[in-house]
Amino acid sequence: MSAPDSLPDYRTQSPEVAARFAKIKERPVVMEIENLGRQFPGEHGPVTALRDISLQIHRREFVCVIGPSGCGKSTLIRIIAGLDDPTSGRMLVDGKETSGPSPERGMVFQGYTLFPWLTVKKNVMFGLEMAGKSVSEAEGEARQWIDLVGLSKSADTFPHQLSGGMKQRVAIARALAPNPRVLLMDEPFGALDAQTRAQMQSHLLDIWRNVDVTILFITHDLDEAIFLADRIIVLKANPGEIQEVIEVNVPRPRTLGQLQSPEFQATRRRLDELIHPKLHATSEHLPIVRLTQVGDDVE
Ligand SMILES: Nc1ncnc2c1ncn2[C@@H]1O[C@H](COP(=O)(O)OP(=O)(O)OP(=O)(O)O)[C@@H](O)[C@H]1O
Repeated sequence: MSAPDSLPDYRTQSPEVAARFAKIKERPVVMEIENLGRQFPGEHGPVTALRDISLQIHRREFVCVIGPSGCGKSTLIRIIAGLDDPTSGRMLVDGKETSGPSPERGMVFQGYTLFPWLTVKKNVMFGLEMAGKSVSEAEGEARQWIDLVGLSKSADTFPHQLSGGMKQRVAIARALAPNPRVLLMDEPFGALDAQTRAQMQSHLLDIWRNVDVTILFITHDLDEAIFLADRIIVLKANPGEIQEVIEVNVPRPRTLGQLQSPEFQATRRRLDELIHPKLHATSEHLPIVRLTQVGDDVE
């Protein structure tokens, strides 16, 4: 690994990466967010969870949103999913203003949200049948999605028989089955152990390569954001605003070996500066609440 001082500027792009971004920008805009704001009533007056968020996401782009706790990540994805309304601004998908949830926006949450009484196959078929497809049509399509996420052998098992990673693969298959334009993912791997999480990240990139879908992915994890994203939207808190948009200069296809590359480390350092600027200062000022007896010290 390079010494931190020898890291390149996180904005420097190789010709290959620059060409990739030029291509992305030529693609149509799938999702557009215009001056979005959300206020909540608070004890001491209104809380501005989001202020003036504007963003354009191109077809098949992979965008991660990251930021400190309370910066409005969940509020943003809930509004985009149509589960909450903004207090100002608007959102368009394929140029049309959205209101409320719609099959064009699929969602995967951190908690396991599969129907426990349905098999893997029936879980994936659910949205297709709701959309009016016949059972045989839904079954045929569900099989393809189950194959895509590598669960062909588990199609007839129930969620409780699956590991956490497998459940999230089913959740991804279920969200993708109705062919959404945008896949919204709210910390989908947050409850997984580190090894499964790394496997799922690679797996998600494989799926994304093979499906015409645009992904908006929320995470707390800096490495996860760099590993997955084309662009990272960094939010700040109080009020929740866009602090910086980073075009990730790590080439694709991404591999775990790149985690130590100078480009990866340079982006990581920048994210750290943006997200944890006062970490040390804050910890120095934490109040000390002693719950052990005097003299019972561990050091
Ligand atoms: N229903 C609500 N009523 C009042 N305030 C809310 C509500 N939902 C969110 N907020 C406030 O809006 C701000 C943003 O919250 P939000 O949960 O979107 O942040 P977040 O970035 O997802 O946080 P975390 O990373 O901790 O989950 C916070 O100050 C929060 O207290």
